[in-house]
Amino acid sequence: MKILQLDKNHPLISEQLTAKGFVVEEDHSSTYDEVLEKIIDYQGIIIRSRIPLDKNFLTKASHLKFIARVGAGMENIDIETAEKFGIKLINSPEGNRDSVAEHVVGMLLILMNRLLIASNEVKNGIWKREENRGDELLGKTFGIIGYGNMGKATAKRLSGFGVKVIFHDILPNLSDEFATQVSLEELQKRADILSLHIPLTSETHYLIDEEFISKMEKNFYFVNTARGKNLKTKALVQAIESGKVLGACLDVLEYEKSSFENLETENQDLKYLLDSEKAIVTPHIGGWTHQSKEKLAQVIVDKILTDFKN
Ligand SMILES: O=C(O)[C@H](O)COP(=O)(O)O
Repeated sequence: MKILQLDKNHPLISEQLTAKGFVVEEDHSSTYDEVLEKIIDYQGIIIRSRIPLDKNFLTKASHLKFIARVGAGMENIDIETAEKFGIKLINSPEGNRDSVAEHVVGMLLILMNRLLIASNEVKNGIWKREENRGDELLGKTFGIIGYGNMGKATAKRLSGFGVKVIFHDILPNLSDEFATQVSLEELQKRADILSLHIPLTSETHYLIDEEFISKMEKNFYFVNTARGKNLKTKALVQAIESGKVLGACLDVLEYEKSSFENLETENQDLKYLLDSEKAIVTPHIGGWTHQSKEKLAQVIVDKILTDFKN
């Protein structure tokens, strides 16, 4: 079986698959059209998110046996069309869930204890203590939306902080020793911290908007390590300005791929967040540790080998 790998991943993918008799070819630079021209030669694709596998692409690649997404998010794949053609879809959230969970805890501790601000002040010769009093996680209610791999890994880490973890998920009966499942209304009533762990779909696009935020009963901290478009950025900016959102930890942005040039004139909301002391922003590195690179690769190889023999 010939497999085309479209993004650079850990070398163990091609090493292990080659050892099992697969032919793995690397192509990390061809454009969408160039890949389409040669896709007929391959039976499988391994991808991160460089090229969108949309309806047009999949219609011309309907012979594929599988698409393996090294990572969690599948919004770059037209799932309905792939399923219609019987193309097996594989992803690997088990590989970067630990990294995402640690990122959530890390960002929250930094934000709530003003660690970055205080550190930068000290480095600039400023010694302020009263202004840099922190806010403890202990005793807070942490509300998760989406209790899959990332949500669960985050709940597990937080249970050691004396935090009450509740979550909402569209699937029923998911409560475990780390967290209790509640309705969305109850989560909006009780949460001191809101963290997103959902995929980006037409249902979750702009899930967090003005209306959602208005239903949150308490002032709250907001964490997004899911997808930028799960949040309407303008609504977050308004909520930070009004004091409803106490602070935001953002590893993903609605405008991620857009240029940071002309920020002043073209993207006031993003500029506001980048300038605000109440927002911590990282460049989509939640699932991006040295360890997760290897784990993502191993998970994907194991899943491919479970379903496909050469
Ligand atoms: O979905 C994921 O696993 C992460 O968000 C990483 O996505 P990326 O492969 O597009 O960097």
